[in-house]
Formats: sequence, C-alpha cells, structure tokens
Amino acid sequence: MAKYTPMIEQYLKIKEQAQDAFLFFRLGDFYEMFFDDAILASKELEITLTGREGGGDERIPMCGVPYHSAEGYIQRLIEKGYKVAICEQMEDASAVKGMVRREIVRVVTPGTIMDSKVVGDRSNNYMVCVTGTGGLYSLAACDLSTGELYVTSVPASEEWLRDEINLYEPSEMIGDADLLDVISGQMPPGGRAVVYTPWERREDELVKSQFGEAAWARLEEERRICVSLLISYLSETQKRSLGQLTEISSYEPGQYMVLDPFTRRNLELVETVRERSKKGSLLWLLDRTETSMGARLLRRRIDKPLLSKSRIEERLEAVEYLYHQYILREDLRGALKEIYDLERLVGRIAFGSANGRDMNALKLSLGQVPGIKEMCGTAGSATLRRLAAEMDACEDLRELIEEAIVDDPPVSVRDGGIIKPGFHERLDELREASTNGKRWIAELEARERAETGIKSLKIGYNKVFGYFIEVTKSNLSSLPEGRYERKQTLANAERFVTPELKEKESLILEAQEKMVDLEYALFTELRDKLNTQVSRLQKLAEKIAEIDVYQSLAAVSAEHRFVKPELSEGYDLIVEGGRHPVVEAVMKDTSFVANGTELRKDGSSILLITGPNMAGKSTYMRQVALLSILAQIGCFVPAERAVIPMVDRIFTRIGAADDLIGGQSTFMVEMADIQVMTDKATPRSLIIIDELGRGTSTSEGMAIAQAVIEYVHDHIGCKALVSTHFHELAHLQESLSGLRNFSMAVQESGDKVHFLRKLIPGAADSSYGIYCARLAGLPHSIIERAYGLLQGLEQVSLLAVGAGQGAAAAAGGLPGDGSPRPHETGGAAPLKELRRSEPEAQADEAVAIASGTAEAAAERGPAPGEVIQLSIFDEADTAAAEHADARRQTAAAAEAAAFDPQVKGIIDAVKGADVMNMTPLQAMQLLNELKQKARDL
Ligand SMILES: Nc1ncnc2c1ncn2[C@@H]1O[C@H](COP(=O)(O)OP(=O)(O)OP(=O)(O)O)[C@@H](O)[C@H]1O
Repeated sequence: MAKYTPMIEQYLKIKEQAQDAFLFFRLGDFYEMFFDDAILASKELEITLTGREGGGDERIPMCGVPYHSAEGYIQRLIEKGYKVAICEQMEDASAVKGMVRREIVRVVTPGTIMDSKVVGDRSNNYMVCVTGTGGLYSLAACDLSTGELYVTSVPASEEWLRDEINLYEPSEMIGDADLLDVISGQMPPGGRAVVYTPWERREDELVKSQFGEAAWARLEEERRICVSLLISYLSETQKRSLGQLTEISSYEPGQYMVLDPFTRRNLELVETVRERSKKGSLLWLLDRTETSMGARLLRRRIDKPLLSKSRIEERLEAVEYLYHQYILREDLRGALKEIYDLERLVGRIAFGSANGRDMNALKLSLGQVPGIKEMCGTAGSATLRRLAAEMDACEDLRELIEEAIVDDPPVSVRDGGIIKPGFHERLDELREASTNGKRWIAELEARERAETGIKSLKIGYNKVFGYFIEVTKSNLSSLPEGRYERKQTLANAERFVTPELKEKESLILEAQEKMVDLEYALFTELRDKLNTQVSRLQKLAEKIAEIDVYQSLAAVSAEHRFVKPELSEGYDLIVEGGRHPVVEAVMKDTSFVANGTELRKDGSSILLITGPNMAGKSTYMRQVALLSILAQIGCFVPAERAVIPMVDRIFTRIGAADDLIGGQSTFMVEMADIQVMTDKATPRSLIIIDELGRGTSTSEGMAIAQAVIEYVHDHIGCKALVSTHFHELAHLQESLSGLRNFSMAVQESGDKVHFLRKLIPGAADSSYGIYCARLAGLPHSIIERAYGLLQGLEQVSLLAVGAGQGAAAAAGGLPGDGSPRPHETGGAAPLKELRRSEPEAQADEAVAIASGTAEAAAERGPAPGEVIQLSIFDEADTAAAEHADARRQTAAAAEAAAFDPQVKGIIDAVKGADVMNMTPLQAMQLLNELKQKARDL
C-alpha cells in the first residue's frame, strides 16, 4: 500500500470521520480537498483541479478555495445537496514543530446551514428526524436557524408520516433507515432536494441537559427517542452548544386539519402548481407581514389550520378588531417594519456567529417593542391585550447593547471598532495611547519636514516594515547624515526608520493589538450574556410574529372585502356569495362571479357538478376548500356570509396537478388517491373530486365514479363536491338522498359559448369540449372534423340511449336514471325530451327571468347559488333561442329517428319489459336483442 506523507495520512484519518461530506482541509490560507472530493468539487464548483505529491505512487488530485471566500463555495455545495465538513488547524502553525493538529469543527449540512442567504429570510429550513416504535411513527422537526423544535407522533401509516413531513418541506432527513427509504420514494416530485442520512445514535443526557429534566419527563417514550436522535445528530455535526434550542414543542396531529401534499398543491396553498412560485398562491395573497418571523408563522398557520373552534375564535377576534382599525394597523405595520429577524438573530447569538451589526439589529428591533406593546395593550381586542401582557420587552438587553456597541459597527468582530468609547476604562486608555501615538507621528512628520526642508517627506505604514519615513530620490541629498537607517528602496524613493520612530511604533502597535483583543473579549462577553437570555428573546419573537400575522390577515381581509366566518361545531357548510380569493385577486376587473354553497347533512351533502370545460367548476370547488381553510386558520373569508363547520381533513383529487409519481398512470394515481380517501375520510371531512373517473374507458370510468359517489354517500357521509363529464351520472340524485345536481351555466349565442360562471341547480348536458379546443387554437380542419364526428356519434348514441337505458336498468346494473323514461312519455316526444337537458331548460328559464316572466322563474324553487344576476342574461333572449347549427341538426335527426317504426319497435320492447321480474340472464338476452335491432336500423 502506498505510504503517504504525514499530512496526507492526517487528512485520510480525518476524512474517515466525514465520509458523506466534502472535507474542507485547512492548509494555511486555503481549504484544500484531495482525492475523489477534489475531483467532484472541481466539477461542482468549477474550480481548477490540480495535484500534489503526497508520498503515494501517483500524484494526488487536489483543489482548494481561499478560506476568506469559502462561505460562498460551501453554500453552493449545500444548495446542491452535499454536506461540507470543515477541518481547521487547531494550533498556531508558527508555534508548533511538525504537524499542526487539525480537527473537524463543524459539518455544514442542508438542514443545519445558518446562512439566511441559503435558507431564505421568509421561510424556514427544517431538518426532520423520523423513527418508528410501538406502532407509531414519530417525527421531530428542527430549524436550527430560528431555534424551533417540534415533535409529534402519528399512527404507523406511511401516508400520515408523508403528510406530516411534507408540511415541513425539510431539506434534510435523518433517522430509521427503513423509514427514510420509504419516505424518499414518496416525496412529491419537483419539491426541494432532500439529503437523507440514516442515524441510530441517541443521546438522552444531551436532551435532558439541553431542555431540562422536566421537559424530558413530559415527552412520551417514542418522542424521546426521536428528539434524542435528532439532538445527537446536531451535536455531532455542529460540535458546539445549541443554545437557540430552548423548548420542545410537542403536538398532536389531531389538533390540526389534515392536508396531504397533493391537496396542498392542488389548492395552491403556498405555491402554484405550474410555476411552483409563491406568487399566485394563497400564502402570496395573505402575506402582508412586515417581519420575517411573521411571514414564517403565517406559512405555518396555513399549513396547519386548527380544529378547535375556541382557538380559532381567539384569532378571529384579533383579526376582526384590526380589520376595523385602519390607523392602528398602519401604526403597527410601521413599527413592525423596523424589526429585524429576531429568531435568526437569536440563532446566531446562540451559535456564536453574531457580529456587531447583528447586535445593532437586535437593539433597533427591541427599540420598537415598547410601542407595539403599548398599542396592543390598549387595543379593544382581548387577544391583542393578552399578547401585550405576555410581551417581555427585554429593555435590559437593549440597554446592554446600547451601552456597549457603536452605532455603525464593522462586519468583522476581530478588527476592533465595535465597542463604544466610555464603555470600558482600560479600552479607553489603550485607545488614547494609540491615538496619542498616531498624533505624535503626525507631529514628527511636520517636524522632520521643517528640519530637512523636504516638503514631500512623509511618514507611512505597511504591515511588513511598520512605520517609515519616505523621501524621494531627488531629495536624498538634503537628508542629514547618520540619523536615518535605510529600510527599503523603491523605484524613485527610499524608506528610512529612526530609533525614536521604532520605539513609538511598538507602543502604538502594542496598544492596537491589545485594543483589538480587548474589544473582541468585551464583544464575546456581551454575546455570551445575551446567549443566556435567548429564550426570553425567542418568546418575544413569537409574540411579534403573531401580531404581525393578525395585522396581515386583517389588512388583506379589509382590502378584499372578506367577512368574518361564523364557526360552527355542526355539519352544515353554508356560504352566500362565495369567491375564490386568489382568482378574484388576480382578475384585473371585478368580474369574478360569486357563488353560494350549501352542503347540509340533510339533503345536500354531495354536490355533483356538471358543466362544460372552462366553465369554472374547478375554481368553484377549490373556492369551497379555501374558504374552510381560511376560516380555520383564523382569517376572514371572501363571501357575503359563511357558516363554516370544523373540517378535519380535505381531500382533493384534481386533474390539473397530476403527479405521475414513479411512472404511475394518471388513472392509477387517481385510484390511489381515492383509496386513501375512502380509507381516511370521516363525516367531518371535505372531499373534492374533479372529473372523477376519467382516464379509463367511458363505461368503466362512469361505473367507478358512481360506485365512489355511492360509497361516499352511504359509508362516509362527509361533505363532497364532485365534478364530472359523465352527465349520465345526474340520475344519482334520485337514488341518493344527499346528492344534488348542479351545473355551471353557459349561454350559447350563434356559434359562441358564453361562460356565465354561475352555479345553477340541475345537470348539464354538453361539455363544449370541441368549442374549447377551438378556443385553444386547434386547426380549423380538426375542429370541423370533430364536429362532424360528434354529430354522427350523437345520432347513434341517441338511438342507443333509447334502447339501452331500459335494458341497462333491466339488467339490474345501474340504478334508475334521472332522465324522463321513454315509457313515461312515449311517442315522438320522448327522444326530444331526452335531448332537452336541464341546462337548456335553465337557459330558457334564464331568458324568462331576464324578460320578466315571473311564472317561469317561480317554477324552479330557490337553491344555493340561485341569485343569478339579471344583467348576465342581458343578451340571452335572442341567444338562447339560437342553438349552434350542429346541435340543431342533431336534434332534427333525433326527431326524424323517433318516427322510424323500427325505433318505435325498440322502444316498445323496452317499455314492455317487466324489469322487476327478470333474471339477470333474461335482461342480458333482452339487451342483446335490442342491440341487434339497433344494429339493423
Ligand atoms: N366565478 C368565476 N368568475 C369569473 N371567472 C371565473 C370564475 N370561475 C372560474 N373563472 C375563470 O374561468 C376559467 C376556467 O375555470 P376552471 O378551470 O375552474 O373551469 P373548469 O370548469 O374546471 O374547466 P375544465 O373542466 O376544463 O377543467 C379560469 O381561468 C378562471 O379564471
């Protein structure tokens, strides 16, 4: 085996401790990397790969970065999902013979990086630990930069675990290897990269000393294991005190509404589906926070809507007060704006990386607290007053900083210039000595000029030679002999020193060195003192964040005319004039059409929504979910009135955000979602399914859709909104007492379709898919052909429907259909009736409403979303009468067909069938005969 030089041997030994990280090995002013690390780092960082002799058979690959600019390189590696172990020289190289002792002082990982440039000011950076014990999965999440630590346990179900982890969007995960394996395969694609490290070592003692015996005693065994593992990893990688971790927040997931990752994405809670940007999300709309910790808290609240009515009421109370107090809100915003990121400042203080500027930021922030405390303390809101009362303004800490730190300190804490004059006597003396010395030098310069008569003579300073007298070559002859000692020769000048100058120099330099050391000592003393007060500062930060969130929600609610929701412990969800908050906000005009919602235990727990593409079904369904979420995070809601029950979970199955994980088909993803839904939903849940059953053959899709709807209706009993293109499912309203048909109103005019975005009772009959395809710009020839094909298909299906409907029922397959039955009407009329769908009837009705025919309007009873604005139908009178050509032809063909004796024969056969007394076999036989007759037509 190759025999390496001692230094490379040392490197290899240390590298063993950091096999999953780049080892930044300090060599003088550089961090060097060797071997494979060097090869990979040179690629990732685009730096030159060199090599060096190291005693082995071959040159050792090497690359390096200067230590003073290492931070940027480290950040880049972390962002790419690597870890970096920093190995420093632990001794002064000049004072040691032989090898300098080196040690890893910290391993920087994606979940432990403290730099806000990497972690983002307004978002958290969590690392999550997962463990499985006693039939439970536990999860501990920690943001080292803010000092937050949460722990919880969930049933040993992978979905639970995945959902909970997803809320934290961790950048790094540790814990049970098996669980990490499972989870890494389940994280939603396209999210941030996660670094996984199996970790087994736990250090209970460390947890006890960090958080206290009492905190330890309060934790359940499975959570202890999880926290202990996490703390052991942090201590192993950070190798320093973790003073910012002062509290373990243990919570039960059952306290919050459950939102799985897909639902969160579908509802665009914190980012949009397509661009994955915050802009366009609910968070984006609601975020008017002024502080970073407020922004982070708002995000956490959106992630975890509450289930406790009283806790939500408490939040709403503060929002309501601020909603009406514009001036107070503005004053609060003004004060909050001046507050820096207290949590991160405190994190840096505890971590020992805070500098003078951080201290000043803390001081300025604390300066705003008394004002905020006063404003909230006298507010007409009990929640705000409670927050004010609990607020410790930390005035003493502000004073400490105020006394010690100058107003504009430098970035470095090692070069002096941080501590205020008058703060420390000895420091003042040293400063005096140094300034006196500098003054003496200035006087010496003047004296030397006068004595020699050389006007250009000057006294300068550099690090190598110290102070010197510089004289240009042309003036050298004017210098008196013997007094000056030559030190350095430049191109056109000579530099000299005198014994007197040397003596003063050592006094000045000594004073300066002592001064810098003393300043550093005083600074760290202050930092250490503040470090003991970290938990006070963290608690203060929490209160400020909360106030910030309330003013933000109040400001948005006021601006967008939201109303206070009426929370209910009951079942029914009732909304009048509801709007989609984000879609409405991004619309340039005020054209968003409000729609009501009534989901009641008796009679309308499921809304089956049909309607063409582009009609606004998805928007409407999302709107209902968002209203629930808004209310349950304690925000006002976009509606005229809203009664919101405590929803324990929202499931969405919405087409647009299909995630084809692991190569699964759209259909399989849909079915997997539905499976989870049927398994997990409770009567208090809200289910939203967009275009149920698509992605497979029509008949199978429809069958599955019906079966799912029936299951939700009969076995779960929760509130549900289901949209479908299968208009045939409308008949379910007859067999399911809790289901109501609704559709999105459209108005045809000539060959144009006008989407009214209005939810109306009753089912739709057409998808206008080809029309939408035309809007999307498909070639004219395709559109024409599609209309042609459609016409043909419709004629065939008309006949088949006439023949098939009764037969299907006869076969005992599908339950009764909501449409009028052939045998109920008979003659020429039935097929015409079949074509006349509810929306068409409604369009006629709309015309009737518009033209003031009150009787026609009165025929239909009131229903949710009923308040149709008459103005929408202004153009309806002529338009509704004119159906598109293609459709008129279809209807004419249908009528013609109705007179065909053969068709009549089919109808008669269906009418004559004694369905109730048929065996399935007889039904199939009949169906077969009908099919045969239909084919012979
Ligand atoms: N209530 C409303 N008022 C005004 N505009 C709306 C309303 N609802 C939806 N829209 C607009 O209509 C467009 C289509 O809405 P949406 O995607 O909800 O339709 P859809 O019926 O689900 O269509 P598809 O079946 O093709 O998915 C959206 O761009 C949206 O901005």
